[in-house]
Amino acid sequence: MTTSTNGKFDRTPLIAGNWKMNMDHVQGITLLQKLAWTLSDARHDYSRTEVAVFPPFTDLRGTQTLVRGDDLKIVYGGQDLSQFDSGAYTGDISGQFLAKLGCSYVLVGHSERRTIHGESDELLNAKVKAAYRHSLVPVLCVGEGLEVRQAGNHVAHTLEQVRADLAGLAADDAARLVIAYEPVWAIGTGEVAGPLDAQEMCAAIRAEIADLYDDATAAGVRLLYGGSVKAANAASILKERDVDGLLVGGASLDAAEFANIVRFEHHLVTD
Ligand SMILES: O=C(CO)COP(=O)(O)O
Repeated sequence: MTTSTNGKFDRTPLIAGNWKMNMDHVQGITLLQKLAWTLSDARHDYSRTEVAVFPPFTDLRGTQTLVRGDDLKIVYGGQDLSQFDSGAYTGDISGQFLAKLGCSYVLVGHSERRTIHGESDELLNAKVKAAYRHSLVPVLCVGEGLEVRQAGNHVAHTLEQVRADLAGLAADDAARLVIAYEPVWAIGTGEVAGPLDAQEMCAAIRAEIADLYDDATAAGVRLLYGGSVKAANAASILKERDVDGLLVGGASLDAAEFANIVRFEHHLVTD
């Protein structure tokens, strides 16, 4: 388990930016440079809050070069990976290639992959395992659509995804996992789940991990919230006990806004 020096946090908070299909490799470098400068000006302490970006595949080589060249503390990952390691899989990207480009993380099962690309839990389970084969930490995305939420089945639905996507995963791998709760109805809609919604789900996921494995494993897993996060709502969500970080879409494309989210601690009201 990672430990944090932050007051409420037992785990080092992770603020992650998912650029989705935005930013070509030239724009991506400019954005990353701006983010690094802004955080450096603000003397951001990366050991207190980890910062990750998920650029498109075509930006990853440039990202690696910049991170290495400037010795940046920002870490990065791919937005998806193949369940296979190599072979005749046109258009797919192996976890091995991501690892070679210095990726630490990989998104698995983002709702846009589940819906637009029809990715099943069986496939996502294979992708989670592929990530670990290449020493990448999966950021497994789970969450319900609007109809499921309105029917009140959101917790059962999301836990079902967690169980299916983690089936057969060893406890020491599970302990390093990151799970992002991203209610589909809150993604890109401006509709943000309330802090208590985020806490309810993150607590349920942690309890499920404890059931599947044990308390120590559950205590190590970092749980993020994603869906219309902005600097203005970040701190209130992160105040919740089981929320260990944020997965940010649109707002991560603006270096100043994203840096403000990363610096959420400065907006935390200490009580
Ligand atoms: O899908 C998301 C991050 O993976 C959330 O996107 P938005 O922050 O744009 O709502």
